[in-house]
Amino acid sequence: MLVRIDRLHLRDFRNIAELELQPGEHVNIIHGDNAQGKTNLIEAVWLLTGAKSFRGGRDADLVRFGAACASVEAAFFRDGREQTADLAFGAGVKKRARLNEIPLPSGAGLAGVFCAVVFSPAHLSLAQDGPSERRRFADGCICQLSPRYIALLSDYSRTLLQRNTLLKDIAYAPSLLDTLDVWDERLAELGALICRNRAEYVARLAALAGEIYAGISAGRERFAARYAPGGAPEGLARGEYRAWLLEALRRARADDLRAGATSVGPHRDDIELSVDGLSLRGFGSQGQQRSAVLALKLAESRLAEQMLGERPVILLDDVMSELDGGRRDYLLNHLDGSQVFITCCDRQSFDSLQGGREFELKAGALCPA
Ligand SMILES: Nc1ncnc2c1ncn2[C@@H]1O[C@H](COP(=O)(O)OP(=O)(O)OP(=O)(O)O)[C@@H](O)[C@H]1O
Repeated sequence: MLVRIDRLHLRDFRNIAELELQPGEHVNIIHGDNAQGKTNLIEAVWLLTGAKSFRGGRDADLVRFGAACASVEAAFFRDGREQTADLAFGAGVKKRARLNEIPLPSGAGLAGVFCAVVFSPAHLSLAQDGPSERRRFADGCICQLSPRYIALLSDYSRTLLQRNTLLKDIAYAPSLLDTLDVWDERLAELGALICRNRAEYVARLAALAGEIYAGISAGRERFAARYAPGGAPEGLARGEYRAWLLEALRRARADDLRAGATSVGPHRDDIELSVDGLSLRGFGSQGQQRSAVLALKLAESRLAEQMLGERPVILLDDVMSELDGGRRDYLLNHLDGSQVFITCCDRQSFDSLQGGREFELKAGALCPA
């Protein structure tokens, strides 16, 4: 089933004083010159997923300069019925979030209710930066699918922090060494669960992303993604990985005690991305990196649909630059009927698109049609 926004209303959100948008069911093109508010609009929709802004920063930054409070309200269709979500942010006050007019304890309460996937140039860090970006990506995707995974991640982080504190304390109180085994056991137990969740998710994602990338590159290039769990052999079952991690923690113990930090475990894992067998980070062109991140994002959307039965809204910010004509056409024609919001400066990038609705933004306001 399709998740779609039927009405969006923004007030005092970044450079947008007030905006009311009634998007179409499928492709919605938001165009305009630089710095008119296109990314701001995409960011506002993304916040309805309950996640933090993909631009980083504080909630107070979202409030239009000079205003006291910003709001984002949407009527959307999900679970076969019309629903509403609204958020309000203000400097020095707690974010307010409501679903169907019922207050939620926090914005995160919207996670898994309104689902979307987002691509913005900031997401190129997935291909260009270190492993932490890729781990965060996989964790974010799995969290949208399973709230239990959110709890597992925070349990692991807490355990890791406690083990690291203990490693440092042992330097001053060597008798504490005896207690390290307990933390190793706990870390291996939780680490094995995280590793299994990520490895399974990435295997499914990689299969879909590989197909999408083949389409984007007209079959000329082969994209692969693989979960790389530290130095562990591939394909270990959960119990085997747990035993491997426990052993690895013991082997690394002397080094960890010296460094005061834990050197093995899922907090050090990576997702290896490659095109035609070459590392995307080390050897990929700008266009290949962009195509690969897009393929991962579109695969994320398809996988969410397979696992939740709901097809997320797709948000594509400035996606077309650096893609050649063939790649653009493929992308525009393979959005699978999802509701899509796509921003660009140059309206001509979309000449090959059949149908769809267009909106022009100027200084944070919609131009009359
Ligand atoms: N809190 C805020 N209050 C007022 N204006 C803001 C606020 N935050 C950001 N802006 C302004 O919003 C403007 C538009 O930003 P946005 O990133 O949406 O532009 P854009 O249309 O996507 O541009 P580009 O095509 O260059 O990516 C920027 O000039 C920025 O200074």
